[in-house]
Amino acid sequence: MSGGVHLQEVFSSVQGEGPLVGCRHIFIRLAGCNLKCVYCDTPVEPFPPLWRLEKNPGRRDFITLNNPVEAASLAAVLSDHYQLNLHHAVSLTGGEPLLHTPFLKQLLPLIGGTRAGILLETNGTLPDQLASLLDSLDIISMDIKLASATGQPTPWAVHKKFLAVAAQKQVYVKVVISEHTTESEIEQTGRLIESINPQIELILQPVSAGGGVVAPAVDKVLRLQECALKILPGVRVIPQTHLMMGQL
Ligand SMILES: C[S@@+](CC[C@H](N)C(=O)[O-])C[C@H]1O[C@@H](n2cnc3c(N)ncnc32)[C@H](O)[C@@H]1O
Ligand SMILES: Nc1nc2[nH]cc(C(=O)O)c2c(=O)[nH]1
Ligand code: SF4
Ligand SMILES: [Mg+2]
Repeated sequence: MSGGVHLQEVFSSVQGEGPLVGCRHIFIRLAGCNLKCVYCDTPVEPFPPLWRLEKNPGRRDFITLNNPVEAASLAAVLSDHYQLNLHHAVSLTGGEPLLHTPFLKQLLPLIGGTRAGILLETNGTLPDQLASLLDSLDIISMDIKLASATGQPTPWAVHKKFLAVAAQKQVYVKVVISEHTTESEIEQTGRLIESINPQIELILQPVSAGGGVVAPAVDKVLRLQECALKILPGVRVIPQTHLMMGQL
């Protein structure tokens, strides 16, 4: 038994990031993270006493519930409140969901009925935890964390190990880029992906400004995309689209 987990929130919305934008997802946002990206739009304490559930999608009619939550009760909350069969996937996000693999191993077999299964949104730094959960996952959205954007050194070796494991499943890579991101960082990202499987798609996600972080200029974004396209066949620029619609 994992003894339950601390959540931040659960809601149903359209996927706002990456190649699945627009597809309907249920988001389970777990608390706690092993990184501190300066641009993070969801920083939170690791053990919040309460979490919120949006009862009716888009209505902001939150109910507040106590942490920690057991796997069986979270699975029941999902099936009681949402029509799982109308959703593309259940997204595990955070924080860093792979900090909670014992809990997720209990939870994921209890969640069924979506069209494509379980999507993991991860910072790509915990390869052993990913390996232990791989059988329960369907799609992996892996970030590569560039120092120019996060303010922390890029963990290249760990990212490479992580992507080698993730490549056993459907996977794409997202990279948040800022005004400081360099062509050499993007080239190194392209080479890393190429070394595992050049068919893996790379998404450049311009940072959404806030908290002093500045979005990259348009010409810079296009130059960085060209740089990646010299190495990989599939490179898209997709900003966070849910923000444009005021969606969660
Ligand atoms: C909040 S994180 C949670 C999952 C995991 N910890 C990670 O970083 O991938 C979800 C996604 O939001 C992205 N993100 C967070 N803040 C952002 C911002 N200000 N602009 C653009 N993307 C952002 C992250 O890079 C990540 O791809
Ligand atoms: N609509 C919407 N799409 C998302 N895709 C990834 C998100 C995340 O925070 O992980 C996210 C989010 O917070 N909202
Ligand atoms: S890894 Fe994800 S949740 Fe953690 S600080 Fe960075 S963006 Fe935020
Ligand atoms: Mg988000």
